[in-house]
Amino acid sequence: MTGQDRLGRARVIVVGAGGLAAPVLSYLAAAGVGRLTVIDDDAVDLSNLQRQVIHRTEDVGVSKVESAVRAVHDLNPDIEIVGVPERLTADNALPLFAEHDLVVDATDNFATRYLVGDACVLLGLPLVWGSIHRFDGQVTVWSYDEGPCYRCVFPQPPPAGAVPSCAEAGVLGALPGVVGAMQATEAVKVLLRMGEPLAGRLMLYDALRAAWSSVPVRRDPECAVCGAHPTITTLTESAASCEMPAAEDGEAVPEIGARALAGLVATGHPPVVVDVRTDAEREIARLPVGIHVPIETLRDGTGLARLDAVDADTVFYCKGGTRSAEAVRLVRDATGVQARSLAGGILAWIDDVDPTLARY
Ligand SMILES: Nc1ncnc2c1ncn2[C@@H]1O[C@H](COP(=O)(O)OP(=O)(O)OP(=O)(O)O)[C@@H](O)[C@H]1O
Repeated sequence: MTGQDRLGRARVIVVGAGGLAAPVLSYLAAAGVGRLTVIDDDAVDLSNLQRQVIHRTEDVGVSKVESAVRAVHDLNPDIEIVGVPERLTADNALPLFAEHDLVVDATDNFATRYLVGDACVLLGLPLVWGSIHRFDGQVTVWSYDEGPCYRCVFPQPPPAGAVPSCAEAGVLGALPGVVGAMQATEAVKVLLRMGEPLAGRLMLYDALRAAWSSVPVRRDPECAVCGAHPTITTLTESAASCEMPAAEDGEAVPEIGARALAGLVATGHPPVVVDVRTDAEREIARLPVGIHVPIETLRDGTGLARLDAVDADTVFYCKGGTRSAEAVRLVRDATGVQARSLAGGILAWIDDVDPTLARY
């Protein structure tokens, strides 16, 4: 009863209402956590249902927060569920978090992760954190007791475009279920001060090998936010530190617009067009012309042999334009030929040229 009372008085904010949030919200609601707040600015997309199992087919198009609030309320009408249909930013994070005992990060991008991590340090709140990518998951509790904060271990975000999103790289649908359930478990342990919460240990889950492992993570005395001489003392400074530089050597490359490329294709003598995306992405949608040379094979050099015909007219494309710009730079560095990147990637082609292709 003591523990149940404690849960009933607890206030938890979950950032994001997607794949990780689905089990987190469900289990915390079922456990009787007295007040749950969920913040997200997105709407449910059909492609989300593969892993964001708190939402239903009839919720497609509806705000994720509205759908999540409904699901939580259906599960446990005795708790308070507050939906905030907004994006978490440097302006609203502190006042929102301050009303809670614990924060759960269930988001999918680095800018938000640093914002959430820094806000928790500034407010002295524990942060239950999870992340997923393809077949791998990570989970830990930051800024709890004497454990490290997110920035102690990951001082800077990776360069923009260096890490593909779940939509680009894919993610096994049940994986956020595993990692999110672990986050919910840690949240309950922290709220009840029970057992040994995952502070100071980063758990790694490899779904393909069905293996869990953990690495110790330590506090950095020089940490920019929780160290002895912090250089980040406000969320404005936090956000500024996350204006992520483009990927290494990320200067602009020559581009061609989707309509201009479509004009060249229509002449019947198009330039060499190179798709640098994954096989899975090509199965969803592809341009009507061109060859396939995945970006990984350009990074490791094995794909360069397939680019004999590359010249200044050649056009590389990917989903949104980041990987294709990297491809142009890689090919230029390896061969001296300066090709072009399709501005806005296949998404721009779908918008401007062929809306019948599937978006993803
Ligand atoms: N700053 C933020 N404020 C509020 N919600 C955020 C913020 N950053 C990310 N999110 C939300 O976190 C959730 C993360 O969910 P998830 O990773 O399952 O995928 P998704 O973004 O819906 O996926 P997809 O890339 O396939 O569209 C999303 O609903 C997203 O809108």
